[in-house]
Amino acid sequence: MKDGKPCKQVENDVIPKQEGKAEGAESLKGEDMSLQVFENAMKNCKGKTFEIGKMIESFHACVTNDQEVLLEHYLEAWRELIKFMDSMGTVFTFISHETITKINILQNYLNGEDGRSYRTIRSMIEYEMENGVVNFKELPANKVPSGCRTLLRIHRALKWLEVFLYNVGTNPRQEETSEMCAEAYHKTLAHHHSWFIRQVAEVAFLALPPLQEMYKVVCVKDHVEAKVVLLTTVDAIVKVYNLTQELYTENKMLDLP
Ligand SMILES: CCCCCCCC/C=C\CCCCCCCC(=O)N[C@@H](COP(=O)(O)O)[C@H](O)/C=C/CCCCCCCCCCCCC
Repeated sequence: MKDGKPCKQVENDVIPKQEGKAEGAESLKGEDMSLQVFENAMKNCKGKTFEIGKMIESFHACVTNDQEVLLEHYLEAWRELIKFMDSMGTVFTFISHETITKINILQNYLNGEDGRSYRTIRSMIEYEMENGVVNFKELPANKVPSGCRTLLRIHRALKWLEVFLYNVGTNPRQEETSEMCAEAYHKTLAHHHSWFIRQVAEVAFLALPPLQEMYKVVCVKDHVEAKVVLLTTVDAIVKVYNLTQELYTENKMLDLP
């Protein structure tokens, strides 16, 4: 969403660029229509447990004019996602619990006495580097992980989400959601998970609701509307993901153990 308008294309390294542009652009039938579809979906989603509009807003609010990423809004967006997972039944409890644990660690840093240093991802990195608390080496079991290490875990998960939503939004073959979810997982997050965690994830994917249910969750009625809403969501995520990725790359923090 740019200046309150939904987006038709995204920039990404995993998502095929040409496919994203052509598909999103061709089938929206003009900006007015996509704006209307988007606004209807946002209106229909109001008051639901998971409001995709709130999540998009939070991802937008994350990015300041000078391209810094605000941790407070980043965590807010994740809390909205947790609502979605919690509404999906006990199979997802483990994943939801893992996400809450990570979010709480970061929130505690933000609320703590050094909270001002955790205002943006850049300031968090600077602060933890200066104070030697980044966890470049394996973490002792009894220590709370650093903000940098913790955020890296959910940052990697954000790439999964981006690819998954893109697959759902642009999938012309109407495959199973579990298949699309697994495909996104194998391309992204799975590289960072142990064999055991990968098995747990595979089981959870099988419990994902079918495509039509997913459409209801994001308050759209068909594939054309889903494309508008989901590509707008992907666009918001990509911006935050890329800024974070740059910071982690610059500071050689992409492999924190
Ligand atoms: C139509 C809108 C739909 C939106 C649906 C998406 C909602 C869910 C969004 C994200 C969920 C993923 C969050 C996973 C966080 C994983 C963090 C992580 O990787 N932790 C591992 C490493 O941590 P440390 O041990 O190093 O501290 C940890 O080992 C993993 C724990 C288990 C997590 C397994 C995650 C696998 C799942 C990815 C797909 C989730 C599918 C959920 C779909 C609702």
